[in-house]
Amino acid sequence: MTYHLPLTTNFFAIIVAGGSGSRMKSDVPKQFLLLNGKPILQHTIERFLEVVPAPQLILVLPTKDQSIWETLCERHNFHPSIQIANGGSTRFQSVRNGLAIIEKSDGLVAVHDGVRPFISPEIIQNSFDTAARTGSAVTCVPVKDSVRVVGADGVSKAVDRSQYRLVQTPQTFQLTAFRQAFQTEEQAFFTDCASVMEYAGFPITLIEGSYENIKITTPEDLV
Ligand SMILES: Nc1ccn([C@@H]2O[C@H](COP(=O)(O)OP(=O)(O)OP(=O)(O)O)[C@@H](O)[C@H]2O)c(=O)n1
Ligand SMILES: C[C@](O)(CO)[C@H](O)COP(=O)(O)O
Repeated sequence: MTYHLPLTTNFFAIIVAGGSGSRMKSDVPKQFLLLNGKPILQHTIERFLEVVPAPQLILVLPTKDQSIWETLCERHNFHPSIQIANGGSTRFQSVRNGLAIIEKSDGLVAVHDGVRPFISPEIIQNSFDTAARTGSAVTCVPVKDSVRVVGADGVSKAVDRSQYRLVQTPQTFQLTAFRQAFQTEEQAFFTDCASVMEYAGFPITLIEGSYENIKITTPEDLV
Protein backbone atom coordinates (compact mmCIF):
# COMPACT_ATOMS: atom_id res chain seq x y z
CA MET A 1 0.00 0.00 0.00
CA THR A 2 1.30 3.49 -0.84
CA TYR A 3 0.54 6.38 1.50
CA HIS A 4 0.12 9.94 0.32
CA LEU A 5 0.78 13.15 2.21
CA PRO A 6 -1.64 15.81 0.98
CA LEU A 7 -0.38 18.76 3.00
CA THR A 8 3.11 19.34 1.62
CA THR A 9 5.39 17.78 -0.94
CA ASN A 10 8.45 18.86 1.05
CA PHE A 11 8.65 15.98 3.46
CA PHE A 12 11.86 14.14 4.23
CA ALA A 13 13.07 11.33 6.45
CA ILE A 14 16.50 10.96 8.01
CA ILE A 15 17.32 7.42 9.04
CA VAL A 16 20.26 7.46 11.43
CA ALA A 17 22.54 4.43 11.32
CA GLY A 18 25.78 6.14 12.28
CA GLY A 19 26.33 4.36 15.59
CA SER A 20 28.88 1.71 16.48
CA GLY A 21 26.50 -0.65 18.29
CA SER A 22 28.81 -1.05 21.31
CA ARG A 23 26.03 -2.54 23.49
CA MET A 24 25.30 -5.21 20.84
CA LYS A 25 28.91 -6.48 21.09
CA SER A 26 28.77 -7.79 17.52
CA ASP A 27 31.63 -7.77 14.97
CA VAL A 28 29.24 -6.49 12.31
CA PRO A 29 27.53 -3.10 12.99
CA LYS A 30 24.09 -4.07 14.36
CA GLN A 31 22.17 -2.25 11.59
CA PHE A 32 23.67 -4.77 9.11
CA LEU A 33 22.74 -7.94 11.06
CA LEU A 34 20.24 -10.15 9.26
CA LEU A 35 16.63 -10.43 10.38
CA ASN A 36 14.55 -12.95 8.39
CA GLY A 37 17.35 -13.03 5.80
CA LYS A 38 17.53 -9.24 5.28
CA PRO A 39 19.70 -6.54 6.93
CA ILE A 40 17.89 -4.77 9.79
CA LEU A 41 18.49 -1.46 8.00
CA GLN A 42 16.81 -2.72 4.81
CA HIS A 43 13.65 -3.61 6.79
CA THR A 44 13.60 -0.08 8.25
CA ILE A 45 14.15 1.64 4.89
CA GLU A 46 11.46 -0.49 3.21
CA ARG A 47 8.91 0.63 5.84
CA PHE A 48 9.77 4.28 5.16
CA LEU A 49 9.65 3.84 1.38
CA GLU A 50 5.94 3.01 1.78
CA VAL A 51 5.43 6.65 2.81
CA VAL A 52 8.42 8.73 1.66
CA PRO A 53 9.70 8.87 -1.96
CA ALA A 54 13.25 7.47 -2.19
CA PRO A 55 15.02 10.76 -3.15
CA GLN A 56 13.52 12.38 -0.01
CA LEU A 57 14.99 9.71 2.25
CA ILE A 58 18.45 10.28 3.75
CA LEU A 59 20.45 7.44 5.25
CA VAL A 60 23.21 8.45 7.67
CA LEU A 61 26.08 5.94 7.76
CA PRO A 62 29.68 6.18 9.03
CA THR A 63 32.04 6.59 6.05
CA LYS A 64 33.84 3.36 7.03
CA ASP A 65 30.54 1.42 6.79
CA GLN A 66 29.32 2.78 3.46
CA SER A 67 31.14 0.17 1.34
CA ILE A 68 29.75 -2.63 3.55
CA TRP A 69 26.25 -1.23 2.95
CA GLU A 70 26.86 -1.12 -0.82
CA THR A 71 27.95 -4.76 -0.78
CA LEU A 72 24.86 -5.74 1.22
CA CYS A 73 22.60 -3.85 -1.19
CA GLU A 74 24.14 -5.78 -4.11
CA ARG A 75 23.72 -9.07 -2.27
CA HIS A 76 20.07 -8.38 -1.41
CA ASN A 77 19.25 -6.70 -4.74
CA PHE A 78 18.12 -3.57 -2.89
CA HIS A 79 18.76 -0.37 -4.87
CA PRO A 80 16.51 2.51 -3.75
CA SER A 81 17.62 5.97 -4.96
CA ILE A 82 18.05 7.34 -1.45
CA GLN A 83 20.67 9.89 -0.39
CA ILE A 84 23.59 9.04 1.89
CA ALA A 85 25.11 11.33 4.55
CA ASN A 86 28.19 10.69 6.67
CA GLY A 87 27.75 9.62 10.29
CA GLY A 88 28.91 11.88 13.12
CA SER A 89 30.55 11.10 16.45
CA THR A 90 27.18 11.27 18.30
CA ARG A 91 23.54 10.79 17.29
CA PHE A 92 23.10 14.60 17.43
CA GLN A 93 25.99 15.06 14.95
CA SER A 94 24.64 12.32 12.68
CA VAL A 95 21.20 13.99 12.56
CA ARG A 96 22.88 17.33 11.83
CA ASN A 97 24.83 15.78 8.92
CA GLY A 98 21.62 14.30 7.51
CA LEU A 99 19.85 17.63 7.85
CA ALA A 100 22.65 19.39 5.91
CA ILE A 101 21.75 17.31 2.82
CA ILE A 102 18.19 18.73 2.68
CA GLU A 103 18.12 21.71 0.33
CA LYS A 104 14.48 22.78 0.86
CA SER A 105 13.95 25.59 3.36
CA ASP A 106 10.55 24.49 4.64
CA GLY A 107 8.51 21.31 4.94
CA LEU A 108 8.63 18.41 7.36
CA VAL A 109 11.40 16.08 8.47
CA ALA A 110 11.09 12.76 10.29
CA VAL A 111 14.09 11.29 12.11
CA HIS A 112 14.12 7.55 12.77
CA ASP A 113 16.60 5.09 14.25
CA GLY A 114 17.89 2.66 11.60
CA VAL A 115 17.69 -0.03 14.28
CA ARG A 116 13.90 0.24 14.77
CA PRO A 117 12.87 -2.04 11.88
CA PHE A 118 9.32 -2.79 13.10
CA ILE A 119 7.96 0.71 12.62
CA SER A 120 4.60 0.72 10.86
CA PRO A 121 3.82 2.93 7.84
CA GLU A 122 0.66 4.06 9.72
CA ILE A 123 2.76 5.57 12.53
CA ILE A 124 5.10 7.23 10.01
CA GLN A 125 2.09 8.70 8.20
CA ASN A 126 0.52 9.88 11.48
CA SER A 127 3.79 11.54 12.51
CA PHE A 128 3.86 13.61 9.30
CA ASP A 129 0.14 14.48 9.53
CA THR A 130 0.49 15.54 13.19
CA ALA A 131 3.68 17.56 12.63
CA ALA A 132 2.00 19.33 9.71
CA ARG A 133 -0.77 20.45 12.10
CA THR A 134 1.13 21.08 15.34
CA GLY A 135 4.81 21.48 14.39
CA SER A 136 5.99 18.25 16.00
CA ALA A 137 5.15 14.57 16.49
CA VAL A 138 7.13 12.43 18.91
CA THR A 139 6.22 8.76 19.02
CA CYS A 140 5.88 7.17 22.46
CA VAL A 141 4.16 4.44 24.48
CA PRO A 142 2.83 4.31 28.07
CA VAL A 143 4.97 2.56 30.68
CA LYS A 144 3.74 -0.98 31.45
CA ASP A 145 5.99 -1.83 34.41
CA SER A 146 6.07 -0.23 37.85
CA VAL A 147 8.61 2.58 38.11
CA ARG A 148 10.83 3.69 41.02
CA VAL A 149 13.14 6.68 41.16
CA VAL A 150 16.49 6.16 42.87
CA GLY A 151 17.93 9.10 44.82
CA ALA A 152 21.60 10.03 45.25
CA ASP A 153 21.51 8.24 48.63
CA GLY A 154 20.49 5.00 46.87
CA VAL A 155 17.00 5.05 48.38
CA SER A 156 14.23 4.32 45.88
CA LYS A 157 10.65 5.59 45.81
CA ALA A 158 7.65 4.53 43.74
CA VAL A 159 6.42 7.05 41.17
CA ASP A 160 3.11 7.37 39.35
CA ARG A 161 3.82 5.58 36.06
CA SER A 162 0.77 7.11 34.36
CA GLN A 163 2.75 10.37 34.20
CA TYR A 164 5.56 8.82 32.11
CA ARG A 165 6.01 7.79 28.47
CA LEU A 166 8.75 5.79 26.77
CA VAL A 167 9.95 7.74 23.77
CA GLN A 168 10.51 6.11 20.38
CA THR A 169 11.12 7.28 16.85
CA PRO A 170 10.03 8.56 14.35
CA GLN A 171 10.20 12.10 15.67
CA THR A 172 8.89 14.53 13.06
CA PHE A 173 9.16 18.32 12.98
CA GLN A 174 8.74 21.37 10.79
CA LEU A 175 12.00 21.88 8.93
CA THR A 176 12.58 25.57 9.68
CA ALA A 177 12.21 25.04 13.44
CA PHE A 178 14.31 21.87 13.31
CA ARG A 179 17.15 23.65 11.48
CA GLN A 180 17.04 26.48 14.01
CA ALA A 181 17.17 24.03 16.96
CA PHE A 182 20.12 22.10 15.53
CA GLN A 183 22.26 25.25 15.31
CA THR A 184 22.79 24.96 19.06
CA GLU A 185 25.89 23.57 20.73
CA GLU A 186 25.40 19.90 21.60
CA GLN A 187 24.37 19.22 25.22
CA ALA A 188 25.01 15.98 27.15
CA PHE A 189 21.28 15.50 27.80
CA PHE A 190 20.37 15.43 24.09
CA THR A 191 19.29 11.79 23.86
CA ASP A 192 16.90 12.37 20.97
CA CYS A 193 15.62 15.12 18.64
CA ALA A 194 12.74 16.02 20.97
CA SER A 195 15.23 17.07 23.67
CA VAL A 196 17.00 19.32 21.14
CA MET A 197 13.73 20.93 20.04
CA GLU A 198 12.58 21.41 23.63
CA TYR A 199 15.92 23.04 24.56
CA ALA A 200 15.35 25.51 21.70
CA GLY A 201 11.92 26.35 23.14
CA PHE A 202 9.64 24.46 20.74
CA PRO A 203 6.61 22.57 22.12
CA ILE A 204 6.44 18.79 21.75
CA THR A 205 3.34 16.90 20.60
CA LEU A 206 3.27 13.20 21.55
CA ILE A 207 1.71 10.58 19.28
CA GLU A 208 0.95 6.93 19.94
CA GLY A 209 3.75 4.50 19.06
CA SER A 210 3.75 0.74 19.33
CA TYR A 211 5.29 -1.82 21.69
CA GLU A 212 6.53 -3.63 18.57
CA ASN A 213 8.63 -0.62 17.57
CA ILE A 214 11.63 -1.71 19.64
CA LYS A 215 15.14 -0.35 19.27
CA ILE A 216 17.57 -3.20 18.69
CA THR A 217 20.18 -2.33 21.30
CA THR A 218 21.46 -5.47 23.05
CA PRO A 219 21.72 -9.13 21.86
CA GLU A 220 18.46 -10.25 23.52
CA ASP A 221 16.52 -7.68 21.42
CA LEU A 222 17.30 -9.80 18.35
CA VAL A 223 15.42 -12.77 19.79
N1 LIG B 1 27.07 8.61 16.35
C1 LIG B 1 25.87 8.04 16.21
C2 LIG B 1 25.29 7.28 17.26
C3 LIG B 1 24.07 6.66 17.04
N2 LIG B 1 23.43 6.80 15.85
C4 LIG B 1 22.18 6.09 15.58
O1 LIG B 1 21.20 6.39 16.55
C5 LIG B 1 20.34 5.26 16.72
C6 LIG B 1 20.15 4.94 18.19
O2 LIG B 1 21.40 4.74 18.78
P1 LIG B 1 21.88 3.41 19.54
O3 LIG B 1 20.90 2.35 19.59
O4 LIG B 1 22.51 3.87 20.80
O5 LIG B 1 23.02 2.90 18.51
P2 LIG B 1 24.53 2.81 18.70
O6 LIG B 1 25.12 4.12 19.07
O7 LIG B 1 25.01 2.16 17.45
O8 LIG B 1 24.66 1.75 19.90
P3 LIG B 1 25.53 1.86 21.24
O9 LIG B 1 25.00 3.05 22.00
O10 LIG B 1 25.24 0.55 21.92
O11 LIG B 1 26.97 2.00 20.83
C7 LIG B 1 20.97 4.09 15.96
O12 LIG B 1 20.21 3.85 14.79
C8 LIG B 1 22.35 4.58 15.69
O13 LIG B 1 22.93 4.06 14.48
C9 LIG B 1 24.00 7.59 14.85
O14 LIG B 1 23.41 7.72 13.77
N3 LIG B 1 25.21 8.19 15.05
C1 LIG C 1 16.12 8.32 20.02
C2 LIG C 1 15.79 7.21 20.98
O1 LIG C 1 15.68 5.98 20.28
C3 LIG C 1 14.43 7.49 21.60
O2 LIG C 1 14.13 6.50 22.53
C4 LIG C 1 16.83 7.06 22.06
O3 LIG C 1 16.87 8.21 22.85
C5 LIG C 1 18.21 6.74 21.53
O4 LIG C 1 19.06 6.52 22.63
P1 LIG C 1 20.48 5.85 22.48
O5 LIG C 1 21.11 5.93 23.83
O6 LIG C 1 21.21 6.65 21.42
O7 LIG C 1 20.22 4.44 22.07
